[in-house]
Amino acid sequence: MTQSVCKTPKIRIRNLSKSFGSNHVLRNISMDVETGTSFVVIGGSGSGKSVLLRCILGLMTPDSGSIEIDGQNIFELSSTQRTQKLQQMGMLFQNAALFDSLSVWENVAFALLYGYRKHLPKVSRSDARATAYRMLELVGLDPELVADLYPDELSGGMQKRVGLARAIASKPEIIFFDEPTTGLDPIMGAVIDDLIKSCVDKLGSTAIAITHDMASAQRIGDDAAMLYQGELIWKGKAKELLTTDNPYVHQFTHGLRQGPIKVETKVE
Ligand SMILES: Nc1ncnc2c1ncn2[C@@H]1O[C@H](COP(=O)(O)OP(=O)(O)OP(=O)(O)O)[C@@H](O)[C@H]1O
Repeated sequence: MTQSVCKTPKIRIRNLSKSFGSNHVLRNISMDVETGTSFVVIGGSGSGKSVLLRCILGLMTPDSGSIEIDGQNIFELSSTQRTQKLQQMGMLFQNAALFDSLSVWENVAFALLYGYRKHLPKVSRSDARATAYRMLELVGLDPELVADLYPDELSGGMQKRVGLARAIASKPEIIFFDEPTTGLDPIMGAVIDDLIKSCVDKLGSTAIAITHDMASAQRIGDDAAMLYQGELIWKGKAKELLTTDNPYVHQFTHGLRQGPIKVETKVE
């Protein structure tokens, strides 16, 4: 007898909706992110990408629908279980979001030093520093040169690398990237994308990235989706982003003014 094997996706989202008053930001979103893959969400400003990310992170409660991680609906977990799930996640923010008053190595080891780790063994400062050094090497920085510097002594590209080192320091099962290449020149953007890809592959993590940068989306992503006015209007392979004949994706990825996406162009 042939038995079909149904693999549980790492993240399964079903019929997710979220409104703020009459602003229907997410409308009936359903998507799966398979374990060990990278999923890129694209979409214009205000299309709901950050709200979607916040819902998956459990930082915002949707009005309806479900989000399962490893088959468990995160909104049915106790607060302790939800905290444990959050500890399996890493995040690289748009502006790297480093703590100015902490040194580079303390930023990288932040979760180990200061995170909520009630059920995990305590990590000594020397072990945390050793972990931070390993992570800095992974993102191509020389720990001997940068570990004791402060964020404002680093270039934007170096800050992104430190942010990435922090995101992967606790070996997260899921990593979120919010506009990872914003503010970088195209070459440094490509370097950071390649680093993201290799770190995610090395850890075997599952990744979700939101971005406006099509080159970045194609370098980081296996799968992709486009949000438009709160609806997931296209899903496919990231490498198809520039070639699909979906009129919304085509207009967006080619930066065209003409097409189904209506753009406010009024100049005061
Ligand atoms: N806490 C909130 N309260 C009320 N409205 C909100 C809140 N958070 C987001 N919104 C609204 O939800 C909509 C989508 O916002 P969101 O930040 O998800 O867009 P985005 O796609 O990430 O945009 P961008 O690419 O510009 O960052 C916007 O209209 C925004 O004003």
